[in-house]
Amino acid sequence: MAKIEIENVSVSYFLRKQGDVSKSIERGAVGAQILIGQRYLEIAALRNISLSLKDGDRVGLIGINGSGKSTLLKLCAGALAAHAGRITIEGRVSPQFALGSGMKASLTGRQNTELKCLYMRIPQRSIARHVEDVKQLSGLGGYFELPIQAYSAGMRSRLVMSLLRLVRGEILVMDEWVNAADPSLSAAIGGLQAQLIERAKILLLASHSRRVLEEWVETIVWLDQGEIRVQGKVGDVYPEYQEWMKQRKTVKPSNDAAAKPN
Ligand SMILES: Nc1ncnc2c1ncn2[C@@H]1O[C@H](COP(=O)(O)OP(=O)(O)OP(=O)(O)O)[C@@H](O)[C@H]1O
Repeated sequence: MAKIEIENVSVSYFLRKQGDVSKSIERGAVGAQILIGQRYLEIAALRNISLSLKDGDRVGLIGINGSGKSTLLKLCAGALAAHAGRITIEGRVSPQFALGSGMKASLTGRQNTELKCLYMRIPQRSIARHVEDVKQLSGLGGYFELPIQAYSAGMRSRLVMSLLRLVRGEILVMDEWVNAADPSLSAAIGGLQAQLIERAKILLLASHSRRVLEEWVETIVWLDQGEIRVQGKVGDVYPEYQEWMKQRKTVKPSNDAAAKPN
């Protein structure tokens, strides 16, 4: 039995104030509210969120840039603490969004994968097998034994995507759909993602893609400036979201930006 119970949770990021920002900070089209304190700026990324997920729930997160989707995923993965409210998680969480984080440029693909195994608490006796799996899926061949600072951008993303092999758990927390540039890898990764989703007891998936959401989730939570704006069935909420997006004013370039260079 898996569950996530979020009760009146708020999360803020604090930044040290530099100079007199009180006049220069204006409300933009994206992002959470910025509150100006005496010494710190507070970005109110999640405000008073309550959400209850149980076995069998397949939930999508939508919202414009900076609306709080990743923050909510991190919270559910235990990577962030709530500043207010309460969160209870029962079951093992697999945070797929964090796969590429913490990689060390001076270590080889193999060493980085071994570290990931330890971080993901894979039992010592099965690490060698998992590392071989990742190597095979990545198609990196000899490059797997070189420091990743020698990788091209595409090679790096191959390694990161192949780390999906290590993901397991009852609660699957995913950010944007992984899309490999190489179609053969894309197919393999897509297949793996589908398997993981089918096995998961709870899925929480942030995506901007209607196709992905319609395929994998049943309900949607629409976040706006860190608050839940609407929650309901994909077929009801997504069209409302699209209509809202259309109604929002398009950001016009300022005269300066539109001016031709001399
Ligand atoms: N490490 C951080 N430090 C300070 N502010 C942060 C940090 N991470 C996120 N924020 C702020 O928190 C708010 C929510 O960000 P978050 O990344 O959760 O949004 P998102 O909905 O996932 O956005 P996107 O669709 O652009 O990925 C934004 O206003 C962002 O500027």
